[in-house]
Amino acid sequence: MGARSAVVVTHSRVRASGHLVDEVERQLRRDGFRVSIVDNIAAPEFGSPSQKVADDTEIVIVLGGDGTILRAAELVKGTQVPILGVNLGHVGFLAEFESFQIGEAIRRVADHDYSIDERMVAHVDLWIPGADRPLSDWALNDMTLERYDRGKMIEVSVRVDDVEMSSFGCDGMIVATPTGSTAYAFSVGGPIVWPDAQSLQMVPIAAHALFARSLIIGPKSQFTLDILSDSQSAGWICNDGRRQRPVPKRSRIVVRQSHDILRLARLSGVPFTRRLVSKFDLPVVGWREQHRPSAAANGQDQGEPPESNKER
Ligand SMILES: NC(=O)c1ccc[n+]([C@@H]2O[C@H](COP(=O)([O-])OP(=O)(O)OC[C@H]3O[C@@H](n4cnc5c(N)ncnc54)[C@H](O)[C@@H]3O)[C@@H](O)[C@H]2O)c1
Ligand SMILES: Nc1ncnc2c1ncn2[C@@H]1O[C@H](COP(=O)(O)OP(=O)(O)OP(=O)(O)O)[C@@H](O)[C@H]1O
Repeated sequence: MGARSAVVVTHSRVRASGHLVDEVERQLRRDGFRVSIVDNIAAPEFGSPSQKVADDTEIVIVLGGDGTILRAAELVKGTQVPILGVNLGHVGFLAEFESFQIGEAIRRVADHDYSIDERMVAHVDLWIPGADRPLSDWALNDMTLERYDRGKMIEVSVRVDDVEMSSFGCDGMIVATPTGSTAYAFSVGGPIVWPDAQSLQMVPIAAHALFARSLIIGPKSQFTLDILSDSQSAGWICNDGRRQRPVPKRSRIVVRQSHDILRLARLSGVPFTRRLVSKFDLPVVGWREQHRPSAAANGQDQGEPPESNKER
């Protein structure tokens, strides 16, 4: 049997900051892996294919934050290869392990001791006026359409499955996958969607309208966004904060569920709910609860949750 193969994705700052990448490489080689290290991934052009890992790659190990995981996703998009994230960034919401757990992470990879969390990916078609076919791209987190001219609004109409629902001026629109619901869509007030929900949500950014609610559609539906011909501004499209380009007026963007799936390796069995509480540091004990005299007497104002909240 040939050597197993792993790709380590990091960025030059992490690589330059110490021995961690060398140590991971050494451990993987000791465990019989061929290792390649990718540390500087330029964003592909919107609609262009990205560089991919070799077919025989067993796993991609990411040493970085969410941004590095989104870059690594480009290398595995359309393949079966899973990504394992070890957080060396700030939030690292998509990462499975923190940096101090790296030894365990590598051991579990070597033992093939992990499960796979399948994440839905969005397919994005951009139709530019006059073009006979769309520019096709994708998103693990989100597609954002924002105004090109910072001083003007972009005017957009929204359709779901070809039925026009609304049109308004705004700073932009986000269409997010469940994975992306904790990123930009969260910042503009969108709901958090659990990763196993097969849905897409659209969240307007600063809409100047009385009806501009978030919309959540199912896996067989699609959003269509048209930039109106009399929009004050043209647009700028950006997928996962990476693959981007200007979008002229009268363009159409269609977002639906992709046939591809992105696989995140899971080792710890920590459920999404727990990750959400810890990464977002959610105040599980309500503010009023913390200020009740009985809570203070029980030490709950020192950050100790009441019994009923401990196993949420
Ligand atoms: N105002 C905002 O919140 C805002 C603005 C632009 C882009 N973004 C997000 O940034 C993403 C790109 O990430 P980046 O790290 O390359 O950019 P970045 O370095 O600008 O960081 C954006 C922040 O979003 C966090 N993030 C990214 N994906 C996440 C996810 N799925 N769940 C929870 N947090 C997540 C990152 O950890 C980081 O703290 C885009 O897909 C978009 O969702 C957010
Ligand atoms: N492979 C890469 N190639 C080039 N630049 C990268 C790469 N990975 C990350 N960067 C850049 O390095 C910076 C930090 O990366 P990353 O987003 O992974 O970590 P972070 O921002 O510290 O963590 P988080 O995204 O979890 O908050 C960002 O400016 C990002 O654009």
